[in-house]
Formats: sequence, structure tokens, C-alpha cells
Amino acid sequence: QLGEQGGGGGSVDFPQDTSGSFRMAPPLTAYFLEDEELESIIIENPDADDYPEPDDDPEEILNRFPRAASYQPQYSSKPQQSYSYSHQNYKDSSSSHSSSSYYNTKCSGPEGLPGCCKPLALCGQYYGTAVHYKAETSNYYKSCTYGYGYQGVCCPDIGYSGSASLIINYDPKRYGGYDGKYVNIPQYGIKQALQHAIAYHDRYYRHDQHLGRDEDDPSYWGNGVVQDLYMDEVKDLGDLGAILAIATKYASKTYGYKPESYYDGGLKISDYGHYLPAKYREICDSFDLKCYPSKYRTIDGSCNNLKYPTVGKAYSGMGYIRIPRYSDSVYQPRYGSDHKPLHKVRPMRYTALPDKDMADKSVNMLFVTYGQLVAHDVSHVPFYQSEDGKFIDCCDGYKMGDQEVSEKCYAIALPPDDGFYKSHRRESLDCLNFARSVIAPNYQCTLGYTTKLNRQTHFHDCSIMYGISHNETDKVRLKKYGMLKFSKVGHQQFLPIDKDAECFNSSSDFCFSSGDLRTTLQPGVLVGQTVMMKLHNYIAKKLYRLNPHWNDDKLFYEARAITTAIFQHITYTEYLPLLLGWRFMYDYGILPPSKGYSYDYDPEVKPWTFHEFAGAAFRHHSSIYGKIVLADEYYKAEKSLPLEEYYNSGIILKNPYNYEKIIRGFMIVPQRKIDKYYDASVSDLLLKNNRTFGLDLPTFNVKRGRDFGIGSYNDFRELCGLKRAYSWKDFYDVIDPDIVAELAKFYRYPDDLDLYTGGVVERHIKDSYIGPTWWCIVGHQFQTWKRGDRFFYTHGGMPHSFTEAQLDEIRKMSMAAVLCSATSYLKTVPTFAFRTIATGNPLVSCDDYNSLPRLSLAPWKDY
Ligand code: HEM
Ligand SMILES: [Ca+2]
Repeated sequence: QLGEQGGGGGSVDFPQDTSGSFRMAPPLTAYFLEDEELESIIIENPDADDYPEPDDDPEEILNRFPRAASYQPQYSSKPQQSYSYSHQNYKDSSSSHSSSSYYNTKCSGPEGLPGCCKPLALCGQYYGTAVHYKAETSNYYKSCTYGYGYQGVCCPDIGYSGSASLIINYDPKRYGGYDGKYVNIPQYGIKQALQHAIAYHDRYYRHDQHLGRDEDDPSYWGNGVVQDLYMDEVKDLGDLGAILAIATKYASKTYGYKPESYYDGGLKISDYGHYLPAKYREICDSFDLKCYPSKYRTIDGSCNNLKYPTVGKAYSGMGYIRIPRYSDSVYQPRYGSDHKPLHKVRPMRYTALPDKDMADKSVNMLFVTYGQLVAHDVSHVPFYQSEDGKFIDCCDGYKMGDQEVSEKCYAIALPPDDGFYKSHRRESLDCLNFARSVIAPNYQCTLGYTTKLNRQTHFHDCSIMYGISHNETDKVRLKKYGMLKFSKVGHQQFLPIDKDAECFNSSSDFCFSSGDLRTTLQPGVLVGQTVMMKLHNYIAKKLYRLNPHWNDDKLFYEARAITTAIFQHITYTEYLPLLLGWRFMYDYGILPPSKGYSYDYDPEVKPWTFHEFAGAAFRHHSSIYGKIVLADEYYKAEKSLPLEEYYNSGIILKNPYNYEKIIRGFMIVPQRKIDKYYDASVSDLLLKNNRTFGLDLPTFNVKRGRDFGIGSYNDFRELCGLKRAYSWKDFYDVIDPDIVAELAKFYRYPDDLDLYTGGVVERHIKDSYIGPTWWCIVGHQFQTWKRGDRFFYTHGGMPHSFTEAQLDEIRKMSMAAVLCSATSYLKTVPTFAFRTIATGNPLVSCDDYNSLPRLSLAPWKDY
């Protein structure tokens, strides 16, 4: 039993309250919210007018702070906010101990691991992980002293600077009948294939299905609501992708060309470009990028890998871990092993993957939300829309069992007895709209199986904050002091208020924008994006004070590099050790070194996002809890709001104090277990807002996996070291028999089981929150991004590498430290912000710079 009592009271020294504006939090009596408590908090649908705060009219706020244009930063020597610690004082003291020797006292850690003495907060990769998260772990800490006699813990040195083998070693010749032989197609054959493709595409692919249907009808708005945009870049790329797909099909029928051979590089189209209309030819030509040496990442992610400069770029195709399983080898959704369409998803979702919550008490909703931000940073796959930029209507004229009404469609059939939609007076509803994802020309513009377009930069580079093109970056930058734009809501600095931003809930004009189009998808993302922007500005301001002679560009790009490094550091030393377990990360060289550099950059590793990751293994939607809990400064829950009312809206921040309240709420609400149970807010009520029902995300996930053509669960079991299953019983090794029995009702063959469906029901790996197959794919993906991202923060020996002193400062940051730096009213945080509060995870004061260090920028001073 993870005791009722815990709290940091005993182990943390709370500083005395001096400002008078805040009382310090007393020791906690409970450190996470039990289910009953959660349910008992009044669920209020807040009427914003109830809030006593002065700025309650958005119109007024908009007028007063138009896009932050009137803002003038003040750099007085006084701390900016009277209730917060003086950064000036800290800067002085920290620069004196910024040398790496500060944490250099050697000690012998638990399990006989050698280590160095550090504050607990800097040892998340070890003490923050599941192994040590028990109430009694406080006794487990080996205390020691560091610096000028401060008490710390012996933090084992488990980082890794060498290079281990990749988790998945895939040899296509062993699978899928691919023999690696090329088939030569004569010149006129290519001409024929392309001409056929262009004609076919004009006739069928561009068929416009938008018939102006009722926007409130789920058979129309469907998944399209998620992204009400279809910029020209996507349209032309998507058309070219489709044309190349059709040409590939033609060439394989006529000349025996093997679409699979694209895995080793394919038939280059740019050599035959004169058969293509000019605009497509130009796209292919633009793939021959010229790269220039630079200290910083490019904004659009190009030229990260100098040998394959388009890999990982925004608007480029993703990679496949394994050759895809399109039913036609090129682009049609996966079929069953009997070459017939797979079973309908919605009936299975409703019985095999029902809504029911199970708490996973040691990690919290901040952990879940952080995962979503990482997901957004590395993937955003647009769906096809109609020529006039509206959702295509895949349900119009759709009959169960019939062909899709358009090649862009992959409609979701509703069974006649659907437990949810039929009970909501939608008897006639038999179809949910679902459009296919946009095909990208692959990174070499060749024939071959299709890859799907990712409009984000594939790297973990904070592109959701900075945008993916110079145009977008210009929009988010303040163009002063290297800072990003912000607006003021009450005393808070939030993201720019932007009426034109992607807020789909038209009743809400309280809308924010950032470098990503999904900023307001749900309040967690909005708050997370705000934290990121504020951290950037915190860094930029400090840099400016240190180097006032730097111009805005220099300040911006340096602050961007530092901020990105901090988030990579948090992902690899706090988030992933929890998600995956540190031991396995260590074995595969995914844990970055805790001192010095890593030297495992490998230009042969293509650092792209994999379809299998974005389309299945990282869709941790089962971990979502469907209430947004607001917690006061004592971490006491005040109220809880239904998530389904807050999609695509920024209204929750109309009361500016909700910013900290949401963050605190996230930290006390446990994540839901990643299993077959979902919260109704994402299964039947996704994007509901003021309608009476919503959409079904788990069903989207299964459909999306088939749309991506990703291999089946069985394929990845095999690649991940489990045995390929030949009978349903063979799944018992990692899936409970009763679940296997349920799944067997819906799939004709074990081989057909979707990667999403199989992965989500696996028993979890020890010390991890996911099962072995997803573990392997997620691990492989993050390994790829460490090994293959030339700008990964710990990589040494390159012209852009941080100095060792700079790296040591970046390593002082933790999620808890970021939260303290990016909020105004957060007085205390749990040491490990992704875990619920416990004796082993005490609250620390944001003012306590020894227990919760923050980076000093002294090593960036330009003398
Ligand atoms: C309330 C929270 C969330 C909502 C409402 C949400 C909603 C969605 C939606 C609507 C999609 C597009 C589905 C499709 O048609 O393919 C999506 C995709 C995705 N989600 Fe979530 N999600 C949430 C949380 C998360 C979390 C916690 C994670 C991971 C830890 C995650 C990972 C992903 C990934 C990897 C994709 C694919 C992105 C792409 O390739 O475009 N999501 N999500
Ligand atoms: Ca990115």
C-alpha cells in the first residue's frame, strides 16, 4: 500500500514565508487522488463569469494586449516578481559553483553502482524510476554531501557514452518476399506509368466529395475536425505522392517492378521528371538540397543528416521500421492474411476495448501530457481534404461492405447495434467520417511503396514551439531580446492570443497560438506549450543580461539551442527512464552520459519518425484521464472539469490562475493504466464540446495503423524477440488469455491482429508502463533520435557541440526546475514532477536552489 500519508513535510525544509503574499504549503496528508476522491469533486461546467478575476472579458484583454506589441521588458536589478526568488542573487552564487567539480564528490551508490553526490532532483534517471518508487525508498537513498556541505544522495553514474546495437535489426530480405533485386524499367515504360498515373489521379483521386453537409453530423465532421487546414504545400505534395503511388502500381503490374525495393532506395523519378507537370518536377528537384555549415539546427529540420538532407525535414515522408503491408504493396490499407478486408473496427472497440478506468498510481497526468507534447513535436500527419479545403465526406453514399466512395477515404462503419451512437438518438447513423492520411513523395522522390507525410520536423527539436518554416518562426518571435511573443492575461504571460488560431470551438474566442497548429487541442497541450514558451523567454532574458551586445537573432538561436537541449535532457533522463525503465535504456545506450560527451552519432542512422511509432506504439491514449483537476497551492483539488467540454478551446485560461492550478492538478492525478480501457472523453466523446456526443480515438488509432499499412502485431513480435504466434494461444506469453479470447472473436487469424490492438493489451514490462512490443518500437525510435540526430544535446566533438561546462549546466535542469522557472504562482513542486507526490518524491520549494538547481548561463558569457 502506497501509504495515505506521505508528503514532503518530514524531509523537506520549507523556507519561511517572508513575502506575506503566500503561505507555505503544510505537509501533505495525501499524495495522490484516489478514484473515489476524484469522482467526489464537484464536476463543474465553469461559467467563466463566476471568476472574480478582473480581466474577465476576453474582448477587453485582446484590446489591451494586442499580440503583445506594446510590451517593453524591464531589466531592473530587482527581482521581477516580489513573490519569487531573486534570480540575480542566484546567478551570482551559481556562477561560483557552476564548475563541474561541484557535484564531483565520488560515492558508492545503491546496488554497488559508483556514483557522485547530487541533490535528489538531479538523479531522476535512477531514483525517479519505478524500481525505487516505494514509500520506504527514502531510507534507500544513500545520503552524502556535495558542494559546500549540502546534503544530497549518492547518484549512480548510469549514463552511457558508447554505442550499443540498435534494438531492432531488420533485414528486409528475411521478410515479405523481398529479394533486393531491382527490375529495370525501360524509359518509355516510366513515361507510360507516369502518364497513366496523372490521368488516373485527375479522374479519381481529386474527386471532390465535399457536399456541404451538416457540420454537426459526426458522419461528416469525423476526424477532419482535428485539423481544419490544408495548406498548399500539403496539397501539391499529397498529389505528387498519390501520382507516384499510382505509377508504382502500374510499373509493378506491367514490368514486375517491386514496390518493396524502395527500402534500399528506388527508381529515381527526377531523371524522368520531364514527364511530370512543372510544379511536381520542381518539388522533386527541390529534394536535391545543398547544406551549409551551421552552429544551429535548421528551422525546417533539413540538413540534419548531411548525407540524406531531406530525411526528418518538415513535410517529408516518415520511415518504416519494417516494409509496410499495404494490401496492394503500394498504398491500399492492410488486408487480412486471406487477402480480404480486415474486420470492422468499431464493434471490436466497443466490446474488446471498452471504457473503464484503471489508475496507474505512481506516474501522473503531467507525465501523460509531456508524452503528448513529445508526440506532437515529432509527428503531425495531415489527412486528405477536398479540393476546396473542406473535409471530404467519406460517409456520403457509403454502404457497409461497399467500396470506399473515394480513394481518399477509409470510412468507419457503425454496426446496427452500436452501443453508443444508437443510444444517442442517432439511429440512422451507420458511418463515421474518416479520411486517409496524405501520401508524401519519399525522401528521394522515387517509385516504391508510399510513405505518409509528416508536417512536423521529425526530430525532438521543439518545433512545436518554434514553427517549421521561417515564416512560422517569424510569427512566433517577438523580434526583441531573442524572445518569443506572448500576451498578458491578468498578471500572467501566456502564449499570444490569436483569434485566427486553430480554435475549432467557434463559441470561444479565447484562443492562443504557438509554433504548432494543435496548441489548443486540449488544455494540457495548451499549458505545456505555454511552459515551453516561458522557458525560452526565461533563458533568452538571462542571455540578454549576460550578453547585452548580442542581437535578437543571436539571442534567439542560442536560447532555442539551450531550451531544446533542456527538453531533450528531460525526455531522456526523466520521461523515458520512467516509461521504459532505466536498465533497458542503459543496455541499449539510450541513457545520455551524466558527465562528459556521447560520441555515438551515426550518420547512417536516418533520424526520421517511424510510421509504427506515430501510427501505433506511441499512441498512449489509454493513459488519459478525462477530468482536468484544478489544485490550489496546497495541492488540494478544488474542482474537476470534464475534458470533453474543453477540446479546441483556450477558455480555461481566461482565469489566469488556472495555469498553475492545472499544472498542480496534473501532478496529483495518476495516469490511467495503458491497457484496453479508455476514458470516455477520448473514446465516445472526443472533440465533443457542446455537441451531445463525440468521436472515438481508439477506433481512429486502429484505422490509422491500417491506413499507414504498418505490419501486424505478429510481425513486430518477431522483430522484437518474441515468438511469432501461429495460434491464439501463442499470445498468452504476454497477453492475458481472456483478452486473447475476446480479440479472437474479431480477427480471423492471429496474424491479422493490429499492432495497436495487440500492443495496447500486452502485460507491461517490469519497471515500464508499456508491454514488450511497444517497448521495443518506442525504444528503437528514441535510440534512433539519439544516434541519428546530429544536434542531440550530449554529442561531442562537433563544431556545434556545447562546451562541457555548458552541458553541465543543462544537466542541472529537471522538469520540476522548468516548472518553477515557467510559472509565477507555483511555490512548491514534487522533486520528480512526473510522479505523484510521495515520501520518496518529496515536495521542494521553488525557492530552494540547492535542492532544485537551475542552470546558470555563465558558461555562455561572451567575453
Ligand atoms: C487528451 C489528450 C489527447 C487527445 C485529445 C489526442 C487526440 C489525438 C488525435 C485526434 C489524433 C489523430 C488521430 C488520427 O486520426 O490518426 C492523435 C494522434 C496522435 N496522438 Fe494523441 N491525443 C491525446 C493524447 C496523446 C498522448 C498522451 C500521446 C502519447 C503519449 C499521444 C500520441 C499521439 C500520437 C503519436 C499521434 C499521431 C500523431 C500524428 O502522426 O499525426 N496523444 N491524438
Ligand atoms: Ca520536431
